Amino acid sequence: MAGTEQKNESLLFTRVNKDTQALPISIEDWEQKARELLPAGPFDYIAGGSGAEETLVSNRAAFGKWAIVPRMLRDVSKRTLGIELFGQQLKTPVLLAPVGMQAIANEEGELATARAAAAAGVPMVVSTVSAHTLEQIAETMGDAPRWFQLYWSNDREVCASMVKRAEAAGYSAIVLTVDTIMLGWKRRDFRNGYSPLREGRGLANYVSDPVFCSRLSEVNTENAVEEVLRNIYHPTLNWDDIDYLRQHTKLPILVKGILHPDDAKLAVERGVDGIIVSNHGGRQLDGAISTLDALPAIAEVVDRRIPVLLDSGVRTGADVVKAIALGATAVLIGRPFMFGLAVAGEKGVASVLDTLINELDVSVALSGSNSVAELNRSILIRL
Ligand SMILES: Cc1cc2nc3c(=O)[nH]c(=O)nc-3n(C[C@H](O)[C@H](O)[C@H](O)COP(=O)(O)O)c2cc1C
Ligand SMILES: O=C(O)C(=O)c1ccccc1
Repeated sequence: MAGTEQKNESLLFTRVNKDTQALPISIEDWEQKARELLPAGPFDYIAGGSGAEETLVSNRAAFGKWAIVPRMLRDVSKRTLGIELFGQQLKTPVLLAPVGMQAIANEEGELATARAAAAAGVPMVVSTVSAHTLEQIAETMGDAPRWFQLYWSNDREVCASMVKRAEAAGYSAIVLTVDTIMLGWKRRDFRNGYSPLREGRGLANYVSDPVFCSRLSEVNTENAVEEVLRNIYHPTLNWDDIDYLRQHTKLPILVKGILHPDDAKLAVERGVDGIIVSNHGGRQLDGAISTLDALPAIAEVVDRRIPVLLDSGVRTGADVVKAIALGATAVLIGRPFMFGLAVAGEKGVASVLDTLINELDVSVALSGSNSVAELNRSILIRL
């Protein structure tokens, strides 16, 4: 999309003629289709939030509290959606959020997602609790951009080992998720009696790790699950752990799960390279602020010293425009691509991405901009 004349898919109705015809168009449609196809356990695990799901709902509602006030007569014929992030040129400001245990949506899991991401040039953030190893996923992606998401562990040497493996496999950033020191309170999962982690769906990176395996008396699923559960529960996590991580990698480190501007300030002071404003898609602390509401104050204290990314509730091109206009460098999507994966595997993820990116292109143009870098507060009004 770099600075070239754009075709306009909505004008040409190319979409109607493509073989995507039978596929859903809106994320709501993808979700509905996924609900029809998946058993209740996996569907609710993916779609659900924690507690009374107030944060899940407010993530979406927050986008409705801002309106775009578009500019006209600006010649938007030569557009680019490209951005630069940690020295890498990206085609669009969209990434795939780390989502664990993707085999609960589709047997191919992360491998199907990885192929779609690589084909679209969209970076995939690979979860610690993947159903395939980070090396297998990397191999699937060739030279395409990928980051590794780390769940801190009670066992620091396991973390260091996984980070080293990620570096060796060509991952170009480490995302440390800091809002999951214990798992959120998920009523739907209690009702369904469903825990993919307990089913052993997220073990691949652990059972392939020499340090992790050295901690087990015998490497089998039961022992591994117990040890992972022991590892993931780590309420001691604190800022000194960031220093430890810094000593073990030269890659850019992002912290995912920041909502308070004071934490954003601390992150910058600690030498963190990027922040992801996230409430885990409303899956961790219910009652937490929506991410779009949290963004402006965080963008203000960070003051462009490091990139600020955002996830949780991004569904449309206009949502991306709003997040970027309020100070985000890029956004990540979680459930949308998981619904795509559940409904149509690699093709589904590809279609969700294609739709979002094309809709973003139209939204940027109709807002009166030639690039995402031009988007700013002057085109937004708080309702
Ligand atoms: C099924 C599922 C599994 C997830 N697993 C992880 C994970 O392993 N690591 C992580 O940092 N975040 C995880 N997340 C959170 C996402 O990275 C992201 O923050 C969230 O999905 C964004 O909100 P959205 O789904 O509204 O786009 C998961 C989310 C879902 C829906
Ligand atoms: O489901 C999640 O949101 C998630 O992040 C997670 C965390 C630990 C284990 C499995 C999934």
